Amino acid sequence: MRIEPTTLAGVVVIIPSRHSDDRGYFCELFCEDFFRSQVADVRFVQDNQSLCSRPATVRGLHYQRSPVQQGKLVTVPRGAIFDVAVDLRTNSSTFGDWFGMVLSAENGFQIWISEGFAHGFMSLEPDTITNYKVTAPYSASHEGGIAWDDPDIGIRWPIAGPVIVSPKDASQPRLKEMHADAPVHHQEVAPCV
Ligand SMILES: Cc1cn([C@H]2C[C@H](O)[C@@H](COP(=O)(O)OP(=O)(O)O[C@H]3O[C@@H](C)C(=O)[C@@H](O)[C@H]3O)O2)c(=O)[nH]c1=O
Repeated sequence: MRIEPTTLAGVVVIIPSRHSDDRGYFCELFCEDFFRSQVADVRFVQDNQSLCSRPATVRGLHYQRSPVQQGKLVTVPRGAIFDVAVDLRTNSSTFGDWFGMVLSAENGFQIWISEGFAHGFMSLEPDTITNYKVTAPYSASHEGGIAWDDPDIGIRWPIAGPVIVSPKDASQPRLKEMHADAPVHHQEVAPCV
């Protein structure tokens, strides 16, 4: 397993080692000791999965407010996504900046997104499955969102043109309209990268 820093402190790419043979490959997707010592000293409490039936489906940008902010470890076992994190930490020098990359069943890459970020993704292939582990339970009353196409953030989504979004995500506020209680202050969680 290899870890690579990104342009945003608190967002890390994890590249599991694949042991290939005639049958295919074996790889460890998550190892608690490795993760807690090399990436972030957190505990995961929930595993999520979503299916995007069609390409150009966008989910996000989502976050949860304190005290149930979520760190997320994202993996794609089928298909491909363009996965994005946006820095919402008001005390961060990269506030409002985004990082995105392709996660696919083929490349096996994972992204760790710590608390303090909004998360979203676009499916790039039909029937794409996204799995993610989260560090706090889901709470509808703590959910927050930002427009996936906020021009102030300027995410360069790989598929231009019409996208498929939920009604909720079609009417998310822009970053500059984010409610005063929404900004998430960065809490140090012993990142190692
Ligand atoms: C996120 C979530 C949703 N739900 C329910 C609420 C709703 O009825 C249904 C669909 O929810 P949503 O439309 O919010 O699903 P979705 O748009 O896929 O939301 C997800 O988007 C990505 C980008 C994330 O980062 C996730 O944390 C999550 O916010 O599932 C749960 O029961 N548990 C959960 O953890």
